[in-house]
Amino acid sequence: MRTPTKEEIQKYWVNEGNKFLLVTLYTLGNVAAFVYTFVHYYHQPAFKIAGYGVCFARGCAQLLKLNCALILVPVLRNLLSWLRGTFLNNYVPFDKNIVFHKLIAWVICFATFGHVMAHFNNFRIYENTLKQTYEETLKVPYPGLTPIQYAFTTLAGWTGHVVCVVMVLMYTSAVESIRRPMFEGFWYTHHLFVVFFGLLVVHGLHSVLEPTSFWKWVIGPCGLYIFERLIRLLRSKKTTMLVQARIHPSRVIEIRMKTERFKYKPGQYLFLNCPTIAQNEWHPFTITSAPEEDFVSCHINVVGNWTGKLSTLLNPDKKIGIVQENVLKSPDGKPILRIDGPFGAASEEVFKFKQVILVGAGIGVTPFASILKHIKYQMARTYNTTPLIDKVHFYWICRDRNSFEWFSGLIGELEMENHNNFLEIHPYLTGALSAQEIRDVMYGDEEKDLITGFTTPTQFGRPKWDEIFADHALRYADRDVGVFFCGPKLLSKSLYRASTHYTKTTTCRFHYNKENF
Ligand SMILES: Cc1cc2nc3c(=O)[nH]c(=O)nc-3n(C[C@H](O)[C@H](O)[C@H](O)COP(=O)(O)OP(=O)(O)OC[C@H]3O[C@@H](n4cnc5c(N)ncnc54)[C@H](O)[C@@H]3O)c2cc1C
Ligand code: HEM
Repeated sequence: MRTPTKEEIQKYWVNEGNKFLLVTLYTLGNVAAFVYTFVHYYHQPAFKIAGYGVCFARGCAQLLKLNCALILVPVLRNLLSWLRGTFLNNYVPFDKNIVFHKLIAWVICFATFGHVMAHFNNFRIYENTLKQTYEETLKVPYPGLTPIQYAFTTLAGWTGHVVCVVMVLMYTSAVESIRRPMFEGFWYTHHLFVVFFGLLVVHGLHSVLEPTSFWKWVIGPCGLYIFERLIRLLRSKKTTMLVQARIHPSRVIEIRMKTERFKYKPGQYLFLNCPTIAQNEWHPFTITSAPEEDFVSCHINVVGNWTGKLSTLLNPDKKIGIVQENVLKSPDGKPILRIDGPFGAASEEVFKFKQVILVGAGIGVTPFASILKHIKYQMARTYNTTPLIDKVHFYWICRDRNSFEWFSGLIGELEMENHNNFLEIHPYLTGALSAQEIRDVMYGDEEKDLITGFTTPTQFGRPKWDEIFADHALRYADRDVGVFFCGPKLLSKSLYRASTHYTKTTTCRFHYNKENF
């Protein structure tokens, strides 16, 4: 195998560099923690009795301490949102927080398995060790227990088993195939993490080998997590007014709200709670208004239980258009809505680039609405000065014609104003048209596209990413282009592949960023 050239490494670094750096540091940290503890116990008296079993059990315990300290960090949303604004954003892939959370969780799972297996082996050895040898070596009284008694009657034994049961519940409910269809079940079961941490704090209290130190590792992250929850609680107390609720076609509700002290950046998201529907359920939605506007808006696709109930609450008569105005309380007297946020997301990074490709599929168009509005306001303000972004290529992919209505007003306006031709719009319709729609398209007014109302014609079918990227690579040779996607996972994979492929094979550097709902 040949060594990669400097240029190849640089190209690889564009999309993988930060992830590579983080995973390397994380792996080295884990290897160091395990090896250090393993070698340490190799030189301890306990090794004379239990041999490598004790080294392995303690090495895995050290991995557990390190990873339990780390696992909360990627879910500290407020901390991460704040860190995004610092220099660390150049080195840490903050958008991969949940992937990292899962990676740590799986390391915890494997370390637990190793730890438990090693201890069962040790219990068997302790049972067969002579009382005198045990007491002389370890300088503690010989417990004289059978492996089963070690496993279930000692503090470490029973807490360890309960932790394993808790983990089985947490892990099985967290796998994608269960989490997606049963999100609430996952959410409540996941909060068993409190029991998980609580039991691990007491797990090693009676250890004969060394005083327990688990609490020292997790006290910091747990403190930060409690602080995070307090911030969420305080924020949820703020009064929020529903200024307007508008029902769009294709089951989308646009809500405009006003709340106290709410500063956000384009591309960020918030959590919404409706106490009438569920007191403790918070759902994430991207902010679709721009910071310059005097309201905060979200576009909500009605897909399931909570969004369905919200739709019924706001629109009992199933009308289209404006259905609510200036509402503070639900009919049951509870606040109509509560907001927590804002939180940082991948789309925030758009303003790092002068040339950007935005790809919004279905409701995934929401982050770009805020970004495009913000650019519009900025352009109006800095008309003759340096623009925020030189060129935006906006690919808007919808399955049905109605979905274009969500933001057609905004995009149409931007298309008309289009200072310095900064915006290129590429609407794509991937679903089939009805017979009437086909007639409209064939015999309609040629000035404006009949599907979207824009001057740019709608293309039918899926975008041909290879042709599109090859074209952009030529146009932006030697430059950095930000590619931002929000939508389904499958499409994300094609875009990621195109971004890395054309970065590798041309002189243009496509920086890929994605958000999945
Ligand atoms: C960062 C982010 C931004 C989002 N922005 C938008 C947006 O602008 N517009 C929009 O229509 N949708 C958005 N979503 C998706 C939206 O949160 C879900 O569609 C909504 O929570 C569904 O709830 P439900 O009970 O009606 O549906 P369910 O049928 O219960 O859930 C449908 C799917 O939504 C997800 N989901 C459900 N509840 C939650 C929750 N409490 N927290 C996180 N995910 C959940 C799960 O993946 C689930 O499979 C966003 C999601 C995320 C993570
Ligand atoms: C012992 C192991 C684990 C612990 C202690 C743990 C802990 C947590 C905590 C504290 C949260 C944040 C809850 C909140 O404040 O909102 C969280 C969120 C989450 N966890 Fe875990 N977790 C563990 C394992 C896993 C596993 C195995 C998976 C998936 C395979 C997983 C996936 C998730 C996801 C998807 C979220 C939601 C994050 C978000 O949307 O904000 N976790 N976890």
